[in-house]
Amino acid sequence: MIVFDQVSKTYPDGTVAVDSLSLEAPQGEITVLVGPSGCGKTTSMRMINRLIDPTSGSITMDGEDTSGIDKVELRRRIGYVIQNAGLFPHRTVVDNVGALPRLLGTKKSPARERAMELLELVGLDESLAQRYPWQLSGGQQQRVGVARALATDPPFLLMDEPFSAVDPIVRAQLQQEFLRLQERIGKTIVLVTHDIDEALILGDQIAVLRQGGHLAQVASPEVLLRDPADAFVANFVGRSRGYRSLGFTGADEHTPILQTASAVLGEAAEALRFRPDGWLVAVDAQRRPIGWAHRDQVGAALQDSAINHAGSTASLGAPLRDFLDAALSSPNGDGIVTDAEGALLGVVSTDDVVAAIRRAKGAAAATRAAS
Ligand SMILES: Nc1ncnc2c1ncn2[C@@H]1O[C@H](COP(=O)(O)OP(=O)(O)OP(=O)(O)O)[C@@H](O)[C@H]1O
Repeated sequence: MIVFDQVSKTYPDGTVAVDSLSLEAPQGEITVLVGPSGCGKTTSMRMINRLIDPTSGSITMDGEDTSGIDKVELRRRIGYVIQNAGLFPHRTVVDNVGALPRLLGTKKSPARERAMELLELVGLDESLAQRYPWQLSGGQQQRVGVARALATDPPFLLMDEPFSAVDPIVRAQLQQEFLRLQERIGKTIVLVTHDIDEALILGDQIAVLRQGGHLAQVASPEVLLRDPADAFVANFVGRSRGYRSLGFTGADEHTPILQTASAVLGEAAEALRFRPDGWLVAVDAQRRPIGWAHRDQVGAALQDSAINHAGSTASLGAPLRDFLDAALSSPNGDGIVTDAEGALLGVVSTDDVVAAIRRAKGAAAATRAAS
């Protein structure tokens, strides 16, 4: 765990970058520092590995005051990933990853072996190991940056805007990969971003900072969306807060999943059994839903041309947002629900999704009242 206790930083020109910040980054979790430009995110993070020294207050790591730890030793315990990866341009990928262990005395061959393992861990093919950074895509460079930060197997990881130099599609991929990686490695991570959506995706907890290095709120993504502390946080979190918060709550056991009429693509029309409203769900040979088909659109057999592809599907354990989307995008108000393998389970009605949302809101309000 990393603990900030009333940490402040005033630069020599008098700029107060961080003002009496108290914050805990719990063990094995991702804490995201987010806020508008110049609010002191980077300064806060760099005080952890002492690239910047606090003016007052203390930072402890697992109970040990960082000001008393030798800087080299401190940085061996803290991996550091920066925007644009910050790789050494004249070294190959494998040498970039192995650079720090080599510097700390690891022999060449075990350093290379470990580097190759790390490249695999971050999803890079071994054929890239001998390339130079400029021969990699932005996303690949970023993965090398993460592998390099993990080279000494540090318990802590600092990440400064790690995914902002790549395009939105690659960024989304890297974020998901990174969450899967964190499930395996369980590091204590502090990550800086100016992008609230990235914070909501990655953060176990999110610290929102405002100008002058003041902590405006620290909370889980769900609480931040549902219960912003003030107008600044509400504004920073942005629009559609209510809808986005449904992304963090699953349907409860009282949400009925009803059986529905279905048929495999290609079946002859006379074999088809439609619902009373004239619809059925067309499925493939593995019973994965393709879309809704209406009696009036089906000719001699159930063909793709008769299928309405507008509806999305929700898998059983998905958040309420997926259930609501499935119901709202369906041509008949019933959302298609699948099992974990994607096979058709049944349907959920818009009314039942709305009732589940009401129950979830009621439960959240009760928790709030009790705390
Ligand atoms: N070396 C410095 N000397 C004086 N002021 C500085 C110095 N470094 C940063 N600052 C100021 O401290 C404040 C906080 O800067 P910091 O880089 O921590 O913000 P940030 O939230 O990371 O911003 P961004 O999102 O734009 O990177 C800003 O007002 C900045 O201008």
